Amino acid sequence: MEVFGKQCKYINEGNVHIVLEVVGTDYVLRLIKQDGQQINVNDVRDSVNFVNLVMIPLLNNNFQCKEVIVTMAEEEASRLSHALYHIRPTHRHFKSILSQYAIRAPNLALVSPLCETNYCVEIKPKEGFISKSLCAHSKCYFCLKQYLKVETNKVEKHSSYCPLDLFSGDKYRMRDALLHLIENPQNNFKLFKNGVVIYDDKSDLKTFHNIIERINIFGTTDGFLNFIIQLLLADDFSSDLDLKETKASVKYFKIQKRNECVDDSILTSNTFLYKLLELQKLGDSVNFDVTNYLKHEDGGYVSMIIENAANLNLGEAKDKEHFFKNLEPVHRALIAAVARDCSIMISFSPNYVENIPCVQKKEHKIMYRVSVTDLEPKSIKNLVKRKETESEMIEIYQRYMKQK
Ligand SMILES: O=P(O)(O)O[C@@H]1[C@@H](OP(=O)(O)O)[C@H](OP(=O)(O)O)[C@H](O)[C@H](OP(=O)(O)O)[C@H]1OP(=O)(O)O
Ligand SMILES: Nc1ncnc2c1ncn2[C@@H]1O[C@H](COP(=O)(O)OP(=O)(O)OP(=O)(O)O)[C@@H](O)[C@H]1O
Repeated sequence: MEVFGKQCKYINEGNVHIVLEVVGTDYVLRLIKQDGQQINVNDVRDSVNFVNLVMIPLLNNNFQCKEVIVTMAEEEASRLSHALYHIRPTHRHFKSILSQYAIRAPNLALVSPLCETNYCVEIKPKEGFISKSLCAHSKCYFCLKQYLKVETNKVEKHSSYCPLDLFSGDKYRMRDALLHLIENPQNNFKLFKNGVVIYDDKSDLKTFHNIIERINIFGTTDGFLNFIIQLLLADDFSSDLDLKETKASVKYFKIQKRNECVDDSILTSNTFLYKLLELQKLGDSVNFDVTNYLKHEDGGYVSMIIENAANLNLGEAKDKEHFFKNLEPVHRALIAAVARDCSIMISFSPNYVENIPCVQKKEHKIMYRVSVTDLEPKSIKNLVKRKETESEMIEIYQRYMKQK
């Protein structure tokens, strides 16, 4: 399949974007599905600016390359939509019309096209705390949503993953969270090799351990988990790191099964996960009536947020604080919604390439890159949907608890 005369390969998609690798380059095209609404170029421009000037700096990922808009002829967008149809998963077919505007973004599944073999772990961690609205149930949004997903056959089996374990900062709980993601990946965990998914919710667990052993740098799954945890707890993704081994006695440590989500994170403020959690929590302490804002459509809120960020360095604590203080409650909630639904991409390679940070594991150097994708702004309607989803899942959960 060719776009702009370049060979492209389907990588994956979500509800809003279809992502194509542009073969032989270090970038992807994020095609925008426009079913139901005409996408206008100013909205795409705002969206790209929001990612580049607000979300990436807030996550201190300043070295992450910026997104740019590209424009296709309408016929090209329509040709592409047809060419992709049979490659795409059927449950995503209900949205197939593509906008002529697309986003060119770095290919985050690769450390570098110069590496012979590139791997990438994708984690969609979801909300790492119990929001006020759910406190009464002592359950987090992800864990409660599992009841809704099972009831509506969106997933076959309840996941034992709890985002609060991943965001706990406690290495044993983080290990447990990752193991549960690997056991039942749903749409929250994937492993790529050279841009192709080699482990996801359709795979057999045994293949995962075999893949890790074959990669031949981690030894066992345990070594691999240590590597991921260390990166999630790092504060700076531009330097070399030494992989600290965890004692063998904690191998496959399992926390006792409990019915409540444990919200007692010990993350320190310099870690990447802390910064993500801080953004997710932005919307929780604010009180406003979402329906008031719905009347004005989305009212150019994205450009207002971008204006608020002008002349600030959002990677600096003081500027960040100033920025947060001046945001309207609804804008805080919208930034939080993006942070709650983004994906962390951890790419790594055993192949040495100069000027790329590495993790030293005994005699091995593992090149790495940590970045975040799916940072495009959400619509105000998503905040309304969240409230509706909460009511639905609580009802199903309460029914389930009564029957128990
Ligand atoms: O909030 P949720 O849990 O319903 O998250 C939606 C995701 O569901 P899931 O992660 O499977 O629970 C949902 O993921 P899937 O399409 O189910 O893979 C989307 O990410 C959706 O975002 P958008 O509205 O399309 O921009 C997400 O919606 P918003 O976060 O934008 O509300
Ligand atoms: N820059 C990138 N480089 C490589 N792969 C990517 C990149 N961005 C996204 N992907 C892959 O494509 C998938 C879909 O992208 P993304 O999550 O951004 O879509 P979306 O439609 O915005 O998602 P959602 O359903 O959460 O709204 C991701 O899960 C990831 O596997």
